[in-house]
Amino acid sequence: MYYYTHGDPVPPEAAISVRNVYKRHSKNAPYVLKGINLTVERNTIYGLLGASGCGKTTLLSCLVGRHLIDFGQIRVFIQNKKQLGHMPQQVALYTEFSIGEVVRYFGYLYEMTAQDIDKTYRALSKLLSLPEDGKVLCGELSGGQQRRVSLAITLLHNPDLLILDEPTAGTDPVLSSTIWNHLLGLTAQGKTVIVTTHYIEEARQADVIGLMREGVLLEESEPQSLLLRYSCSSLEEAFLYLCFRHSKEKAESKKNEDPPLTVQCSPVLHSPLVSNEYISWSRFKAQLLKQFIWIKRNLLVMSYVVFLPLICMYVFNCAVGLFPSPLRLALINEETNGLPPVSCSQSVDTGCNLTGPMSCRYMQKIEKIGKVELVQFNNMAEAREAVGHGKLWGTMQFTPNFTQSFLNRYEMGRDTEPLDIYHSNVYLSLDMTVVEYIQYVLYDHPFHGDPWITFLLVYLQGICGTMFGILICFITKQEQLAGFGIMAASIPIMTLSGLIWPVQAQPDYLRYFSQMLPITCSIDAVRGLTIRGYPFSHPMVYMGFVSSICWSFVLVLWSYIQVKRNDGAP
Ligand SMILES: Nc1ncnc2c1ncn2[C@@H]1O[C@H](COP(=O)(O)OP(=O)(O)OP(=O)(O)O)[C@@H](O)[C@H]1O
Repeated sequence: MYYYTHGDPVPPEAAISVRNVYKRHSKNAPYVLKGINLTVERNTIYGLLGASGCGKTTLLSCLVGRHLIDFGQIRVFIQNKKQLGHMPQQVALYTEFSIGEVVRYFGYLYEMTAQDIDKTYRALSKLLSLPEDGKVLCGELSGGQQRRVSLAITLLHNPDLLILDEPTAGTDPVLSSTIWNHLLGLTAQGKTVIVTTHYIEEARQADVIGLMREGVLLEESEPQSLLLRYSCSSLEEAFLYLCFRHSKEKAESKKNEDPPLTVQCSPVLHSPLVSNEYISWSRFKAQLLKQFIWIKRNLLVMSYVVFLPLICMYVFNCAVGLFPSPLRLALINEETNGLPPVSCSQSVDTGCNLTGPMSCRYMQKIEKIGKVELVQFNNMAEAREAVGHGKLWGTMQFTPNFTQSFLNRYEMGRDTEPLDIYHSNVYLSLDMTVVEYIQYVLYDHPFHGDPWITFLLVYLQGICGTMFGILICFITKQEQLAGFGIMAASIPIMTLSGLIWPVQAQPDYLRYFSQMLPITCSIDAVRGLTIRGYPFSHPMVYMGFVSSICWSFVLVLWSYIQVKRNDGAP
């Protein structure tokens, strides 16, 4: 067996070749990987060792395509993520899922059948000392058990390349030895394994080890050769020697750790797994299963998500915008031409005939609408008392000379006498305390437009809102901050977009601003569709669609840029 010195061409039998790789996590941060050169041959175990923070996880993330490198070249013999088994350092299990469910989910992602998943898991559960029935919730497992479940999932689909970040962390020596034996067995079957570990001595079983320190690969060699070369009895001793040597060299050279110009000018080659995507029915099925289990385990959150908007809509419609029905008013009709108050039980004339009091005609019209019930009172004092006791909503009063004064007013126009103006008015007063406290049960908002177009528009707005949420998550990165960010952005958007108060009532400078918000045009469009019955071809309606689509597109693009800036692969 021979080893490749830095800069050698990549031999065809290499499973992985890393050349002059530099990587930093943000623009002004120091390089975490500083000119890494590493070669992994096929059907071998490569043990990557190094102190905490030396860059092992970062290097593995670049190999699997989770991070992009700044300079250098990475070649990996597989092209498809289906051939990869990656066990990350941080376990990524859904804590509310049982072991069986989470194994099923990942198995489906890798396009396995339910039968194969169960069969393979049974074998792996024996190997890794996990419960065979898989009914325990992942959240109830210890850290070490969770890591073993994570390892089982990584091995589940029998991948060609295994990249394992500390698979033996938190396991006892017996289990750790079983895992190593299993990995050796896998290489005999043609698999390639890269494994990191903090337990340096267990790496003796690897075919080749790479020793890393401060982003630099100090040495890459067979364990036995390493011990012989430096006359050490243990790998720890050899590692210690190499660390001292590295510190000394560093102090002497005071080397600039930025990549040399030749490296900066060479083309960058990311891992081929970076942009490897595949969509399949099986993956779709896995996502459905995941959502279904999540809903099953989070019924409270789901009822909040589904029912809260319904309750809000119901309460809003009950409380705002309805005609109060039935509206009981106290009626004081003093129009009698000097006689006591009249009742209007006799039939009332119509048209231009004015033989009876006009107030009766007015009252009949109101009663015909059916929403107002008039209760006769002889005088205002009695009526006010009834209103005060909450029996009625308010009072309606006709003055004694209502008809005559109204006719005078009609005739005289602008020259009407003040007294006639006074007598020709209908005096209405409502008990506002009652209005404030009573909610109405029925509501019937008009809906004249096409319900399907309206549904589509609302759906598009839903997508737009989801994109907005995703963007905020990418910007803030922390769950709590994302929640605050979404709330902080939603309140001004909702208040300025005309959802609560019309845009037309805003000052000019705010009106222009509100037109640029993601939901303003769509709200207008929904109103146009529902209240006015506009077709899709009406500018008010199609502009709502244009706005929703453009905003969704902008938000997706923005999220993409943000992800790239966050140093992730797309
Ligand atoms: N996402 C990140 N953003 C910024 N810095 C990071 C990020 N991930 C890692 N680092 C930094 O990069 C350096 C290397 O981290 P890395 O996780 O690769 O080390 P490691 O060798 O795997 O350590 P350990 O063995 O403790 O897991 C550390 O200094 C760490 O702080």
